[in-house]
Order: sequence, then structure tokens, then C-alpha cells
Amino acid sequence: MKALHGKALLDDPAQNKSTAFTREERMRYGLQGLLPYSVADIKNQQQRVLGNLRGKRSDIEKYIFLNSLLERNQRLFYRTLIDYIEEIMPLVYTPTVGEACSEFAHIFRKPQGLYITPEDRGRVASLLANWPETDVRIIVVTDGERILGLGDLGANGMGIPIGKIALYVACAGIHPAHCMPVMLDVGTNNQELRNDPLYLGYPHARLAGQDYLSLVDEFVQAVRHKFPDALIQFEDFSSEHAFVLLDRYHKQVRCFNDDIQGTAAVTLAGVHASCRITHKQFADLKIMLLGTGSAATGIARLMLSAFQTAGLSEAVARARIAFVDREGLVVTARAKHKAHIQPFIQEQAPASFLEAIERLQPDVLIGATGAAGAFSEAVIHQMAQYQERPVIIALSNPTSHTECTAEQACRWSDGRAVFASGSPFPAVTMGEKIFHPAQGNNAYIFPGIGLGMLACRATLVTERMFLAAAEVLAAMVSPEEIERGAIYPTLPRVREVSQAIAIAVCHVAQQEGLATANLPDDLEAYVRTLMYEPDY
Ligand SMILES: NC(=O)c1ccc[n+]([C@@H]2O[C@H](COP(=O)([O-])OP(=O)(O)OC[C@H]3O[C@@H](n4cnc5c(N)ncnc54)[C@H](O)[C@@H]3O)[C@@H](O)[C@H]2O)c1
Ligand SMILES: O=C(O)C[C@H](O)C(=O)O
Ligand SMILES: [Mg+2]
Repeated sequence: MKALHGKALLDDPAQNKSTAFTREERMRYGLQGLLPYSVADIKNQQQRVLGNLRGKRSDIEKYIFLNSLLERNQRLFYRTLIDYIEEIMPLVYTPTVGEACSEFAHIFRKPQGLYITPEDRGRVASLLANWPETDVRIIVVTDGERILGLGDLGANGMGIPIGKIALYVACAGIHPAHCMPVMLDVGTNNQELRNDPLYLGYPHARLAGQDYLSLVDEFVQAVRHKFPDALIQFEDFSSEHAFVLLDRYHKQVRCFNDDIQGTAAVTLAGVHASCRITHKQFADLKIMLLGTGSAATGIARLMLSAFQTAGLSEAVARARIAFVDREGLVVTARAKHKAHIQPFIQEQAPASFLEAIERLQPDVLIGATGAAGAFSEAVIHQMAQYQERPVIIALSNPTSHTECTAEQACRWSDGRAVFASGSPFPAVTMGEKIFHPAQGNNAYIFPGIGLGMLACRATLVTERMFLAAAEVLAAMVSPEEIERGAIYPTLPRVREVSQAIAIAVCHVAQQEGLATANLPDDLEAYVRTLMYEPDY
């Protein structure tokens, strides 16, 4: 790290300690006179941060405040995020990050992350060379086309890679200097944004076809060259591009798609853990998915592998997974279906969503639609009619787009639903009983995958790593959490979860012959040494 002095030191978010610089440091670094008298410590500063934060009137103001803190004092920001994760994660991630993306061009203060546009074709490598860090290990990249359930937000989508990177640091202890958020700003088809005089992105229709692919290719190749140890996480692409890009790169470069693969692992873990509440065998379950996009398809693929691992034949496993879309059950009798769900089309008569629940009586219902209210009262009722403890997982983000709220799932099932959702909900009280919804978000998976990759430097990310991550996460749900009806660990345990996932990733990488790092026997201790603990 470059040695800084005086005002430049106070202006550097990575090195700034502000009022916590000691008297000796103030003398050594030319800070005398530049700070108020009192010498604080990080705990003391944290109290000031929390006081300021809690005094803000709205979540978006809290987001702006926290983002400015990150830009002033990185260590204080991360220390506070880690120590108060239940309170602060929803402000830097879903749901507030959704609002922050929608408002991005209006609340913009200071550039963060790297922007690449079609005008940079042919010189993407030189843009990467402008990045101030040299040892980038984690890249989260989006093109902004499907930001949470909010659709095409163009360059405003930069809030998502920034938020995911904050979680890599907070939830897995990846050092901030190893992380880079990237916006592949290929334009937007959101006319409203393009008409906004404050819009900051490339104000043209989205690049398509070969022009699009060749720009992504150039980016991926430039990363390989400039940051050969980096893992690329594709995030919030349209499902069409998500599958094309994953197919294109996953056997060539260290990459994964979080909406397809990370989401699948977190959902599989939740389904596994739910069996401890419902007292069912995983291999007996029937799963119904609402939506046929990236998340739902990823879940079906991983679930298929998990069922086979649990001893089912491929045919039986497929028959256990049913898709429902806007027109009802996805069946062969209906007209064309998207290529990626072809393997899951059922040989059955057509049925509406409600009829499909009646006919198949699924144990688990999973929503990945981005459609608010898609789990209606009738749907939850129908599930609760056939299952004593229906498992309802409403993945869609942000909260305004959830398939149903925790309160709805609880009331409409007479308190019997086992519920998790992509964005957090507070506990619901029903008579004497308190219902504790869990948060089913890929934030329990991707940070650990990244930490594992950083530890073992595997050349590729594989499906077995996600299966292992799901197993680890499911096993970590404690008896007390299960007792409370939760299918995921509470958020304050997320660093412990990420560490365990990272170790599992190292094991899989070793077994698959993909690890390139020399790993010691004591992986637990080794992985812990890699985890950044923000402090002065
Ligand atoms: N909790 C998590 O960790 C997590 C992870 C990934 C995605 N998500 C959320 O899941 C949602 C979907 O993400 P995706 O990547 O799959 O998007 P996508 O665009 O690839 O897929 C959405 C699918 O939902 C279908 N759909 C929309 N409205 C519907 C309705 N009313 N009934 C039935 N189907 C409907 C669409 O046709 C499409 O198939 C988003 O809201 C996203 O925020 C959550
Ligand atoms: O961003 C999240 O909260 C989860 C997920 O990746 C999503 O796209 O919704
Ligand atoms: Mg996402």
C-alpha cells in the first residue's frame, strides 16, 4: 500500500482511520491540526455511525449514508456491516439496493467500479489496466438487463455488483482490494431511463447478437490476461444471455452465474433443511417451480443432480420436478418451450397453476418470477390443503416483488407453512406463536464459493462445488433454528457458513484435480487466515 501523508491519507478510504489516528500517528503522518482533539477507537466511531444511520428518515437515505461511509473509511464501514449485519445488510443489499438502482442516476455521488461500453471495443484491456488494484480475485459483472425483479435498469444496475462485492467482504472476508464490480454498459432498452436527462449510462438501445457477444468475449479475455487469478461472477443478466454466457465460458474460465447456480445451491440447501422440520425424506420430495427463467432452471438442474445423488434414477428425478409458467403447468402438449427447460417438460395434460398443485401435490413450492403476489391466497391454501407443513420459498427480490410475504404465507396456511424469502421479513406473530421466516438468498452461497476459489485457485467452478455448498449450508442450520421453523442459519452466522463452504470447495477442487494452490492439511485454519477482519 502506498504510504500517504496528511490530507491525502484522510482522503484514502482504505487507509483512513479519521478520529482514530493516535497522537503518535497524527505526528508521524502530518495530521496534526487536521483532526479534532479527541482520539476515538473503532467501537466509539461505530456508535456515531449507528446514531447517524438510525436518525435517517428513509432506507434510501441510509443507503446513501452507508455508501458515503464506504468511500470515507472502508474499515469502519465493513466493521459496522459485519457487527450489525441483520440491521445493515438489507440497506446495502436487497431490498434497498433495488431502490438504489432505480434511483442510481439521481443519488450518484462518486464513481465506484469499472464501466465498459461499446465505445471501448478494442481497448477493454486498457480499461482494466486503469483499475487501481493489481491483484483482483473476485469480479462481479452485470449488464443491468435483469436487475432483481425490476427489469432492465441499464447502467443503474451498477448498484448490484457494488452490493454483491460488499457481501463478499462482509460475509466471506475477501479483502476489498481483491474485488472489482463491473458494469458492462451495453445500452438499455428502458426508454424511460434513456429519456432521463440525468441518466449516466450509454444512452442507446442494447447491443445484441454477435456485437454483444464479442464485447463480452473481449472483456473475459482481458480479465484472463490482466487478472489471471480472478473469478468472474455473472449477475443479473437476462436469462437468455445468462445461459448463453455460462455455456460459453464455464469450461474455459473461472466463472459462474450467481442467479442460476448460487441461487440453486441456496434453494437446495433450504429444501434439504426443510426435511428436518417436515420429517420427510429428501428423496421422496416433489418440487414445483413457478417461473422458467435463470433461477428456476438453475434450481431444477441442481435438484436433478441432488435427487440422483440421493439414489433416484434420472427419469424418476425429472418427474419430481415440475415447472409452472404464466400459462400453467409446463407440459409437452403445449406449444413451444424455452430450450433450457426442455428436459423438465412433463408428459401430462395441461393444468392451471392451482390445478397443477391439486394434481401433483408438491411438498415444496418455489417462486422465481419477479412477480409480486404470484403466490395468492388460493395458491397457499391449496398447498396447505395437501401438506401438513407446506414448504414455500418466495425467492423474488426486492420485497416489492416477492411472490408472497411472510405474513401471508403464515396466515393463509394457518401458521403451518415453512417459509423463506429472497429479501428479509420480520417475524410474524400468530396468537401465541411466533413465526420466524428465514432469508433464502444466494448471499449464503456466493461469498463462500469465492473464498474457496481464492483459497484453492481452482481453474474452473463446477456443479459439484454448488452441491457441496448446499450440503454444507443445510447441515449448518442448528437444531435451535430448525426448532424455530427456519431453514437457513441466522445472518450473523454467515461468515462461519462461508468459511465452511470455502473448505468444501477446496475439497471438491482437489478431488476434481482443479486446485492449483498448494493446500495445507489444516484447511480450516488456512481459510481463516485468508479472511479479512476489518480493524485498525
Ligand atoms: N433469492 C435469491 O437468492 C434470488 C436469486 C436469483 C434471483 N432471484 C429473484 O428471482 C426472480 C427471477 O429471477 P430470474 O433470474 O430467474 O429471472 P428471469 O427473468 O430469468 O425469470 C423470470 C421468470 O418468471 C416468469 N414469470 C414472470 N411473471 C410470472 C408469473 N406471474 N407467473 C409465472 N411466471 C412468471 C418469466 O416468464 C420468467 O420465466 C427475480 O425477482 C430475482 O430477484 C432471487
Ligand atoms: O441480489 C439478490 O438479492 C439475490 C439475487 O441475486 C437476485 O438477483 O435477486
Ligand atoms: Mg442476482
